[in-house]
Amino acid sequence: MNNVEEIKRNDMEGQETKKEPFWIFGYGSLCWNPGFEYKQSVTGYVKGFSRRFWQGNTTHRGTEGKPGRVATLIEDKEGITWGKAFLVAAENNAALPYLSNRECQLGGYRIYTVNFYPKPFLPSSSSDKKDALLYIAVPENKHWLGAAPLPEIARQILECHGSSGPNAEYLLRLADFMREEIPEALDEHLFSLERLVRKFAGDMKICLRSLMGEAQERREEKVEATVPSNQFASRVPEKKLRCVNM
Ligand SMILES: N[C@@H](CCC(=O)N[C@@H](CS)C(=O)NCC(=O)O)C(=O)O
Repeated sequence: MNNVEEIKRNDMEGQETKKEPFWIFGYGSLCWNPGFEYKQSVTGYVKGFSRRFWQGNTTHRGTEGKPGRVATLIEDKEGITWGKAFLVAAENNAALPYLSNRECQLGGYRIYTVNFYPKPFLPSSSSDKKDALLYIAVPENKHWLGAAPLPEIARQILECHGSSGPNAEYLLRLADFMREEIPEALDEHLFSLERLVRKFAGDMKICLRSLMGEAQERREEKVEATVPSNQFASRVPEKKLRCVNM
């Protein structure tokens, strides 16, 4: 793959005992659930890639018999993928082993270095590119599912569930993250899938709120009273909860 460089296993030791703070770029569940400690985070993008729900998953969001679909990046010369980068302290020796298990062992992803472009806060602010680590699932990995008609992918996402929860939660929380934190970013693939999952859930009278399961309830307790929008049943605060078939 151009403009990224894979970090081979024997170089990982060097990565895991880094002496400098380092950036990790997320474009899927890492955006809303990094799972490791970090010093700061900033939204931004990587160039030369597009996000696709073409990676199968039999652990977090699916099972061996019913694999779910999670996000990966495919090479796309004109592509830009927005997400969030996390600055990890040099003395943090836990983040990379944690991600190696979550992403590589459990998910079939590999680790690469890439240029990350922070979203400029002010026109004048320096948005110089930064080196970042990121995890990409390439077509050669054993969980790869590849392209499929969007309605087929949406139905698969709506029907699958794994140890981390419903596959639909993964999609809806990523769409939520993009809308709330990077409203200017376009991602036709992501938002088309979201629209289809919501439509099929309505057609099948599936309550997305209950589909989110306990994990979502815990998250809602932390949501401020002034939830920006009750657009999603999954975001209706507990006390006003009603199941909305959308
Ligand atoms: N590497 C991508 C995708 C990572 C990802 O979504 N990995 C999945 C599958 S291995 C995961 O960790 N899922 C945890 C969850 O679904 O909550 C990212 O930077 O966010």
